[in-house]
Amino acid sequence: NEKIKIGIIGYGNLGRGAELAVQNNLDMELVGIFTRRDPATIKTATHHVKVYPYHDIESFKGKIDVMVLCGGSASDLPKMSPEVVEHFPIVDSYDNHAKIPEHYERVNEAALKGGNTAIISTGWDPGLFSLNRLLGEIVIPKGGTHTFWGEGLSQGHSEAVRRIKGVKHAVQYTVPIESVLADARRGKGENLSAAERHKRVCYVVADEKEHKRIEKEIKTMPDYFAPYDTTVHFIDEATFFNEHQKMKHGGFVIRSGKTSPNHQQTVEFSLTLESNPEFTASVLVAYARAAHRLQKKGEIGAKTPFDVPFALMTNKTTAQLMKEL
Ligand SMILES: NC(=O)C1=CN([C@@H]2O[C@H](COP(=O)(O)OP(=O)(O)OC[C@H]3O[C@@H](n4cnc5c(N)ncnc54)[C@H](OP(=O)(O)O)[C@@H]3O)[C@@H](O)[C@H]2O)C=CC1
Ligand SMILES: N[C@@H](C[C@H]1CC(C(=O)O)=NO1)C(=O)O
Repeated sequence: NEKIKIGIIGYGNLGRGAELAVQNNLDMELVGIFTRRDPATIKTATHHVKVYPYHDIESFKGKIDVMVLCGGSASDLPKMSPEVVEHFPIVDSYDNHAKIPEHYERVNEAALKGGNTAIISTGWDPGLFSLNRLLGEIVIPKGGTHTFWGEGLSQGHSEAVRRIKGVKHAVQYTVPIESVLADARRGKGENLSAAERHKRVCYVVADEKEHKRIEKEIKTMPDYFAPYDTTVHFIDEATFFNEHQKMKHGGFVIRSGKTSPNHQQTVEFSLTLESNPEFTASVLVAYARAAHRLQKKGEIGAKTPFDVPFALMTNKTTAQLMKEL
């Protein structure tokens, strides 16, 4: 069978992860990487793939089946996803939960106009954690749900900080509050918000004269930081490159409740990630397979992970899956 032809748009942590993820899927081939920077300055993780300017994407119509969008959610994807889906099926990892409904609308409008399929907000949260929160509610209708992330590096929050004027380098670590975590394990505190469950800690490289403004912009940033207890540390470039290059992360979703007065039932899904971007990219690429199939079935418009059965994300046949039930 012909391989699924993939394009990657945006070459940061996630884009590099997607380049590796395509290699792990033998039914796919990477046709090209597209960047808004000068392609000659981009050092790719693998050697044979070519890098093109973002504005050349239309010349690849018919040569690429799905575009995997790896831009930042804070400011790239709101513009890029609708722009690209007019010409190609896409998957993205849009993760500003507060604004997913409006992202869905703008992508859906452009996808219908272009006659293409889009699967938005894939990844792990939003994404696999969303699916497991829903599964928990379905199978334990009377209960409580708890989501915890980290301690680890959030790419969405780190990228949002990097976009602040004057920030040269930045990372953001998400830290679960131990006492709340302990309570959750005992089924307490299900109505707490994410901001009541986590603290956020940023490490930023910037000129001293910019520190006060940058700290304020981080702490007041809507959706990403404003509701949270946030700490900002300013460090020098050497410390940044020596101590903040790992992108570990993880977390878990717990659903717990009673099916009868004497029986407490608990569902738990957890992730332990050595590389947040490589794992997230692996999820995006699996959804790219589904987007390609949905496109071929003429199921155009915007979808979320809730709309996509796992059977569409695997290259196993129904007969194979039947044997593995
Ligand atoms: N749903 C989920 O579970 C998850 C979602 N995500 C999402 O992935 C998004 C991307 O994260 P991440 O890849 O870490 O972000 P990066 O900051 O590494 O990259 C974002 C974009 O910035 C540009 N860029 C990258 N490096 C540089 C540079 N050195 N100089 C200038 N521009 C650069 C690239 O575009 P270009 O090549 O065009 O210049 C790239 O696409 C996050 O915003 C987050 O929302 C991440 C993890 C999980
Ligand atoms: N979208 C997150 C994936 C998880 C991690 C996270 C957080 O630490 O706040 N929220 O969701 C990311 O960009 O890494």
